[in-house]
Amino acid sequence: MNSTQHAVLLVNLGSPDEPTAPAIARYLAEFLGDRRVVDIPKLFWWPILHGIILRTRPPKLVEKYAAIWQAEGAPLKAITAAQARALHAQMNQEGEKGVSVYWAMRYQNPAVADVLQRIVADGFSHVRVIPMYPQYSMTTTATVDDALKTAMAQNKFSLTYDLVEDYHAHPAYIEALKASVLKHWQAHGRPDFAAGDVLLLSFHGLPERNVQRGDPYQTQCIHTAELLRQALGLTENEVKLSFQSRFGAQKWLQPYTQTTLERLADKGTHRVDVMCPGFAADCLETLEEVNIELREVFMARGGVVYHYLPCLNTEPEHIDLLRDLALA
Ligand SMILES: C=CC1=C(C)c2cc3[nH]c(cc4nc(cc5[nH]c(cc1n2)c(C)c5CCC(=O)O)C(CCC(=O)O)=C4C)c(C)c3C=C
Ligand SMILES: [Fe+2]
Ligand SMILES: [Fe+2]
Repeated sequence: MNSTQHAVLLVNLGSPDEPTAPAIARYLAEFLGDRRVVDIPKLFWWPILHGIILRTRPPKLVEKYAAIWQAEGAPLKAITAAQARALHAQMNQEGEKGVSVYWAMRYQNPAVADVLQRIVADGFSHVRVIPMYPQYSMTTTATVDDALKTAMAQNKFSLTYDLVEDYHAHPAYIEALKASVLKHWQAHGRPDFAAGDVLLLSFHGLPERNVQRGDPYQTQCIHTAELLRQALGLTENEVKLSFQSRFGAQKWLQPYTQTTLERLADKGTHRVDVMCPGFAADCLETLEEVNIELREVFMARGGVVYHYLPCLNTEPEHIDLLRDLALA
């Protein structure tokens, strides 16, 4: 019986089960059908989602997912699994035995309800949940809480949980981001900031309307960026913040990453180092959008050097941070 021991659950957004149009449609139907993600009355949104988006978007995404697919599946899932293994190993060293680390995806598989079932079957009575979103948003973090509550109510699990709301300003998070930048510069050389090179921090976007309704996401992104800039000892001209992955017709948070890269290239910026601090693991939005599509945008516009810095993934400093979050 493990009832006095600790279970930790890492939850990230989720990916399609396979890079095919039907699997992508199932994924988008679940994700974009969540009222927290798209807050438009069902009467209006359902015909658009099922009549237009789920017919037109999956075929376009097949090629993009195929370009980044790994032997173990979608990168987001493969990396989350590896993070759970690394955290488990780190937390079961001498003197800390008995911490079990699980992982789940908010949309598609492995589903939160199924993993909770396993946690209960393994004898745990409490689980600490870490949504893998450094910055809180009602469209991400809050949906993890929804999934936990729904699963608990439907299955009558005798399990309690607590949830890490955000870690956008956690010193170990800022330290891990800083270490990642320094490691990159050690391997590839430091940008020539005096000549106008830039470190661009690109966060996933959000409709402006969500922020107007009180979502703290934008404020937390700005705070993270500022703390990292200070930790690196850089000036405000050397570090820029932008928002990527816009979806749909609404106005999203600005400046957009694409516009920022175009403006930088137009200004004659030679090199840009792009990092995505809001993503705990590499995924479609980083490996494809940032590392492939946006690279092409910058280079086609006259940029010369484009570096993409990988997400924190299984970096030791990231696992140290997760350990802090698991124990706090
Ligand atoms: C209204 C739509 C969307 C909101 C709001 C949104 C917020 C949001 N998303 C992430 C993290 C990820 N999003 C990913 C993919 C993705 N996001 C949307 C839409 C919204 N996101 C779509 C439609 C997709 C699928 C791809 C596409 O169609 O363009 C992913 C990657 C998933 C993968 O399989 O690799 C992540 C991660 C955050 C952090 C966030 C709010 C701040
Ligand atoms: Fe998204
Ligand atoms: Fe803050």
